[in-house]
Amino acid sequence: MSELNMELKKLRELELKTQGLAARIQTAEHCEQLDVDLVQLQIENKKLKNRLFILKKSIAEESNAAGGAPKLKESSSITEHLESVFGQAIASAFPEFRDTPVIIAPVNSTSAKFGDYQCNNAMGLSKKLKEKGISKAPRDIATELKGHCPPSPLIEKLEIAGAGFVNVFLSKDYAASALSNLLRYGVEPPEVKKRRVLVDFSSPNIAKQMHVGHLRSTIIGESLCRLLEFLQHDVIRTNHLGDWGTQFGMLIAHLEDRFPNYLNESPPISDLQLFYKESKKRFDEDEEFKKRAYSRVVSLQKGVPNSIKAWELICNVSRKEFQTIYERLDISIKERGESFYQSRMLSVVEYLRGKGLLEEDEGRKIMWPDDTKTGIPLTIVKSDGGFTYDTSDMAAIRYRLEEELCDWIIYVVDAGQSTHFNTIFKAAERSTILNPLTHRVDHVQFGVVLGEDGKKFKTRSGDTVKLADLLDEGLKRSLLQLESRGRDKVLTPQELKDAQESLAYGCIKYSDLCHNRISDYIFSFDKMLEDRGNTAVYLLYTYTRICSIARNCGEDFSNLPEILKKTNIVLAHEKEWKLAKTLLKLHDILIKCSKELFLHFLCEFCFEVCTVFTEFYDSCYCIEKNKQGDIIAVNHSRILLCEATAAVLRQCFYILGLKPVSKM
Ligand SMILES: NC(=[NH2+])NCCC[C@H](N)C(=O)O
Repeated sequence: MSELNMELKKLRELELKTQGLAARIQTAEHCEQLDVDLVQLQIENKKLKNRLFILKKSIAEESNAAGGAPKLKESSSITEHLESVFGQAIASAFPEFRDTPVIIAPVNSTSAKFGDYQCNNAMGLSKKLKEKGISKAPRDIATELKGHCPPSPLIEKLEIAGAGFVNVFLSKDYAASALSNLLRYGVEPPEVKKRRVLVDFSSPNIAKQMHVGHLRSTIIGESLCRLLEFLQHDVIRTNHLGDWGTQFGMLIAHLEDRFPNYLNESPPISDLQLFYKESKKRFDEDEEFKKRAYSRVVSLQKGVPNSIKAWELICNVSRKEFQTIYERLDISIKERGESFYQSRMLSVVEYLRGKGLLEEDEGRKIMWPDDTKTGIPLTIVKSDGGFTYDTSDMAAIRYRLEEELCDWIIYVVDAGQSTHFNTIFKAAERSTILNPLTHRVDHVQFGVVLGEDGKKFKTRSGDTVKLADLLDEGLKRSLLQLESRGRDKVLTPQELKDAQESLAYGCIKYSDLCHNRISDYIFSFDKMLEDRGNTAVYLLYTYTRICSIARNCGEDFSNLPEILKKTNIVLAHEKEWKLAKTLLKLHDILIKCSKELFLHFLCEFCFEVCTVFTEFYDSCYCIEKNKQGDIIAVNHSRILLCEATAAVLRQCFYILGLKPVSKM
């Protein structure tokens, strides 16, 4: 118990520190020159908040362990909580089936009489009993399960229905207190087992166009990182840049000819793709040049300083282009390109050779993914002794699992590469680099981007679309959208610019994330800028509207903990109750997204929150006005519900990369 006291003391100190920081941030927000300090403070504050959260949890766990009924964790999701309740019920009513997976499903019926969630295990248990010669009707089993459920603060009542369902009615007291906590402490993540996860995303290639496929990888990858970080995983964001390979021989040779002074003066290459084309042409037509290009590949791999310098100069041209895209879209990622693995490619080849896994094949060294030797083998060493994309991915997976000590790797790469990744995963397992019992690897694949004509996404003249141009087009279109609603007349120039960027980048990201990523998707500015339906525009508008309710109610709602001392959240009206239950699904959704690595579930959830909120707002007054338009009554509990909705949406928007603005 003394340990608990110490923790409590630490907790109080942290809480004070956090409050102090929050106050400093508030005052700092008014002075621009404090920008750097402010960012530093915000980072500190975030760290402290996380620490606080972890401490609070361990204290809660300790007090549970110290005695009393097994408390179900505040921050676990409703589904997981019910799984543990019914898991305990199954274990005590039918001990021989204690390992049966618990089946909990949300009830989608609009009729309140079916409750909110359902346990569907009785039918399966009845079958299992029958196999053992015991005949028991599912309804009777359901009744027994009901009798064995431990008491839970989440459950108002349980009812048996139909063939043998146990319907769960959530408790309003629980919901009201969960929402108060949400307002008091902010949206907290659900409990999950922490992992060290590397997300390999974006990964464009030097001297080649960063295309819409890379854009998809960038958008999906960034959001997955944000989701996993919110769930408190240790996330490593990695840009597996295509910065190595034989094409650099001809690029270096061409650089030497075009800019002989390159060692002293940075070459003004404005169009690297053109430069690439020129060098390729010479490579194909000029034997002398070709020879020199090959020799430059060798000197680059050996690390000859001049070649390294030339290679760096070329990489920097692309790097700058990529960086402007990342900045515009708010992407943070750390570069660890293919070149990083040069020495590790040498050693992985030795490693595979040592295990007897390499085979000769017409001068190449190949490796089969498994002992059946079917499918497509990896080419580990080419006949000229060079390495391939396969070699670098084998070296990279080994580095990530053995040196970076990740236990989860996610590759966000187009569906066209699924054979490649399946083969890499199998080969890594065969060579005991990967242990499927402790490591998880996922290829998060996605379909291609199509134009509005349903064909491959191209410009009108048939060229590939440059990403910078695409983002510019988005800015133009969203400005038109705002102007068409007369917003340019109401907003200040800065507000208009913020709204324009939020809309443009928000809709490009959201229209990508809101579809099942595996299918191809049609890129259409007209569709994504619609203000109805499941679009970023609709969500951002609704959010702005929700925020303005508290702002315009004539009272100060900025200090929520203070207000919560005087106001209880009331969930009496059917629509209040529906909104509360919708908001409390957040943890379930986040867990589902992270298990299956699909973000469209989160988009659908945001859309549901917005539509359910609108239903609530249409039938429950938050502010009452008289005929003259003066406020005569403010319903505090309902304003708190508005604020809780805004908080939930804000968290989801952050994960989805949407930047809400206060006016739009
Ligand atoms: N580890 C990896 N192979 N990551 C993905 C790399 C994607 C590759 N640079 C491409 O553009 O297709």
